[in-house]
Amino acid sequence: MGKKLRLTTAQALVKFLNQQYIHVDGRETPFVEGIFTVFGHGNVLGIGQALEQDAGHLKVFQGKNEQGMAHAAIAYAKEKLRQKIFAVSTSSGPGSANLVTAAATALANNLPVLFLAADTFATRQPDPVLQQLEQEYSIAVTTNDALLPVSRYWDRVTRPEQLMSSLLRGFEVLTDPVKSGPVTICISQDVEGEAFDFAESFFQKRVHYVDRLQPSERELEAAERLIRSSRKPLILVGGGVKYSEAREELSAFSKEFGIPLVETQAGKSAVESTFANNLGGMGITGTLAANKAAKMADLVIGIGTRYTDFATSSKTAFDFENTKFLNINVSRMQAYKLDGLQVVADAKVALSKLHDRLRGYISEFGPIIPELKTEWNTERERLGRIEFKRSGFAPEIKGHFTQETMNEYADALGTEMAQTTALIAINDSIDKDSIIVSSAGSLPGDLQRLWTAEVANTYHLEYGYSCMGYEICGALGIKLAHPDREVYSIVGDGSFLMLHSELITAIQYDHKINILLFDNSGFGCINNLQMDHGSGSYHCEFRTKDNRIMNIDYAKIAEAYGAKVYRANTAQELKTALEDAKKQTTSTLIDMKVLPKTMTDGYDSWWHVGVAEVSDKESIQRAYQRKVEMLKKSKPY
Ligand SMILES: Cc1ncc(C[n+]2csc(CCOP(=O)(O)OP(=O)(O)O)c2C)c(N)n1
Ligand SMILES: O=C1C[C@@H](O)[C@H](O)[C@@H](O)C1=O
Ligand SMILES: [Mg+2]
Repeated sequence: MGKKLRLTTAQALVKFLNQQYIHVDGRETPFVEGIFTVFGHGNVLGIGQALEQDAGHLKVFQGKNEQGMAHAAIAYAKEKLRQKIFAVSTSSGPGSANLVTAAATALANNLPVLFLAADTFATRQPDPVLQQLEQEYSIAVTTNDALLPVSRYWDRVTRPEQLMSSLLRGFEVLTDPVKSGPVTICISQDVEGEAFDFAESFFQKRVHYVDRLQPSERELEAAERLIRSSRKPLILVGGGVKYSEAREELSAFSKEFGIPLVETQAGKSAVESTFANNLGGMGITGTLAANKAAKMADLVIGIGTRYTDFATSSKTAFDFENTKFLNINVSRMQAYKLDGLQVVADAKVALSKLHDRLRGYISEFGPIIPELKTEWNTERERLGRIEFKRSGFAPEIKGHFTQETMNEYADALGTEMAQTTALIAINDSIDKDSIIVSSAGSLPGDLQRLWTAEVANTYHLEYGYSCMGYEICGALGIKLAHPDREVYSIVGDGSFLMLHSELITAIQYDHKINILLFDNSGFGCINNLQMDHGSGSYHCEFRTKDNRIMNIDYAKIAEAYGAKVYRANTAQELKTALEDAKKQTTSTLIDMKVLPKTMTDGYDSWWHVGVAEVSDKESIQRAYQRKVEMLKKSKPY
């Protein structure tokens, strides 16, 4: 049966990772770029030994927190359009438990990442080994079972030879645009070091071909008919457009047929914001332009989108009585959404084939598109010039805080800067090809509305899971994918506190990231949510026991790690800091104190959240009634 190579399981694993290639549009490239590790007793002597002996082309990085390094890996794969990945190696027990949040983040976003989670002993000899859980109902259960529901593919390797079938199954999933997501392979810690005579053929170069999924003639005919019968079609641009690299086809299609584009968080910057037909983000965190266009549309062409509640304003964004849906998606499951006509195909191919068939068609949106765009640009300009006043100030989020409380914040944080003003100043100052990243809090909403991405693929939002802590760790992954570009992490104080571990990794390995920290001393957006729904301000502001607003010197924290830091509490200070930060070779952090309630509010949108049906507060009862009324107007499924 051919030549054998005597290797440990971990050595075989590393050798295999070095031989995986992906083939897309005639380009063939190595698929696994490297591996992040936090070593513990579960992996240091197995995978650690194998990497030390011969890592091959794999770049090895020491992470600081398993979730953090996994976020970096996920962000890397997203930037590489799922055509290159990092693996992540953890120890058993708490090390792998720390992966659960990151695995869910990858799963929600359909992003490939290989998790190599060490497991308890296959022999069970040192039972229980340190960090092993003991369940009375089963000795077979380990912490790694918690990764099963958050993995696209999950396996447990308890004998060396199982590695072969496990990896082949795993790489099929990692390289499939439809199934793409986290692949978790748990390897018993004793098995990592056990030797086996592996067939040499297993380590031959293996190419994973990703062919573009073609639409059928039937699908194209039906789609053509539907578009031709529509007067005002609208294209909802999802993340699938980016992965399909369909920017040119989409712009040409939109331009020729006069069809406006609106974007999801994942789809934003697939086509640059300055494109004449691009009306920007749609839905709960969308622009007025996009949300108005959505109401006018009689056909929504969803391309590479999952139609989440944010993109659809909890199924109230469209005129569901009269609007039809046409869904172009590689995933049949996604193409079924909202009872749409399904074109189960790659976006780039489907758009170019439909383009040929639709010649002569023109939508009736015509001058409405520039009108909506101009109206929104005027609003955006206003939001960029918000000035705080000590009396009579009406912030964007109205009716929550009194002027007295706003003044208290201004004094406690030593600032008068509004969040929208700061964000637009940043947008105006940084290089156009820089990449920004964010994921949770009030900033994603502001960004989806206000950020002008003049260069395609420069907007990186993790909003499938909206996981606090992704912002900074993700920035490292983006920098690894684009070492020649500036990367800016746009992050709230709450998210910074949740997780910023890989800032240290970025500093350690000289991969410069820039952190733009918006400190409003609290979980601002959740405070808005509770107060919008009739509750008081309850445990969302960062106040001490004696009710003082906390003012934390975040710059000092980052400085201690070795970052170059700035404090900026006016738009001018911010611009000066940004200019200086560009000149630095090390990572930077700009600590901005911003006033609460100065983020953007909703624009013709509604979010369905759980509200107490009975309560002792009239304001909550009113909020519940509002919800009941809104639900009457929403599509029920
Ligand atoms: C890991 C995680 N835990 C909890 C949440 C729920 N959550 C969403 S936003 C938020 C507060 C964010 O605060 P901050 O980062 O300061 O942003 P702000 O809203 O103040 O701009 C919380 C707790 C989440 N998205 N992710
Ligand atoms: O609950 C949430 C509210 C959203 O506004 C926020 O961006 C998100 O992070 C979240 O979890
Ligand atoms: Mg905050």
